[in-house]
Amino acid sequence: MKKAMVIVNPSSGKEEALDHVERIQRILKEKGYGVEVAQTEKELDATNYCQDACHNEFDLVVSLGGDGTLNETINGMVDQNHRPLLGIIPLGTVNDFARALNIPLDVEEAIDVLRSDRSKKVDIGRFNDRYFVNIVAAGALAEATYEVTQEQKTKFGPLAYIMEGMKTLTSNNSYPLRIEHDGEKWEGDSFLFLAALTNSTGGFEKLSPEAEVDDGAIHCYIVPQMNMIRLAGIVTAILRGELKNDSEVHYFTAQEVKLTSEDDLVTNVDGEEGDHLPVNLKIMPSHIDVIVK
Ligand SMILES: Nc1ncnc2c1ncn2[C@@H]1O[C@H](COP(=O)(O)OP(=O)(O)OP(=O)(O)O)[C@@H](O)[C@H]1O
Repeated sequence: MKKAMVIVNPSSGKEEALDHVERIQRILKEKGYGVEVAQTEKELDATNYCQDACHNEFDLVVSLGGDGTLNETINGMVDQNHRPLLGIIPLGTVNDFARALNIPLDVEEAIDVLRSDRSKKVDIGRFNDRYFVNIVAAGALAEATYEVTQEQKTKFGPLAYIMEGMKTLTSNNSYPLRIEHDGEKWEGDSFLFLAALTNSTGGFEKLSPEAEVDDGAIHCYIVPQMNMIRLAGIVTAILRGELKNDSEVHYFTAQEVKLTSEDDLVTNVDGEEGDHLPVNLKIMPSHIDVIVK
């Protein structure tokens, strides 16, 4: 019999996760799975449960929680030889990965997707010795995301990040950056560096519209230091989904990127605080198989 593990974070969303477990179990049983349910209690539980599922050759792992639970689940399978199929039931505020994969944000509809026989192999990014699924950012926008409170997220949803980002964009602080990729080098004062794998960041789907989940590329954007008037142009370009077309923005795709700075600069990885520079990014093409509509 095929084996499925449902990893549930009871605290996600409006603490509704447990209400959905029974229906998920029913659907998976109909699909011929024996189902095990693993409830998280604290940080890294989802990673450990998922690692167990890999070691025990489970066929499917379902993440029922927010982006935090999903990222932890993915981190648990990325390094394993046996990687189960992944089901995503988004219960978070933002749900970037689900958005990028066109998985419904309505919970009942997302659960229905588990009936699907379709799946999509998606890219994962290596980030030093861990992984990312959406974006790595360094610079002002990265700093801004820490300022977003849970209250703002709940009240304004994805808009909270944009509002907070806009505030910081007007302060125009830049950092010296060195970016090496595939034998090329960019060096200079930069306002923001973004490395995106998907088109959805903070629930906003226009920051990196060219990034596809399965194109085998890291889409990079360098916004160099500039004056406030030009900066206003950048904001407009972001809102229009045309950041890459701005004449001052340096855009490239890469398989590997090395980011260093003489300043002490912290990164933002999938919306959470990440390592301080230097960091190495590397694409792992078509690495995880996700159930889709
Ligand atoms: N039983 C639990 N009670 C409280 N916190 C938990 C529990 N289990 C896991 N956690 C914590 O919940 C966090 C993940 O929460 P979640 O999956 O809702 O993601 P999120 O990033 O907070 O979502 P979003 O910000 O999009 O709403 C992890 O940091 C984990 O440590």
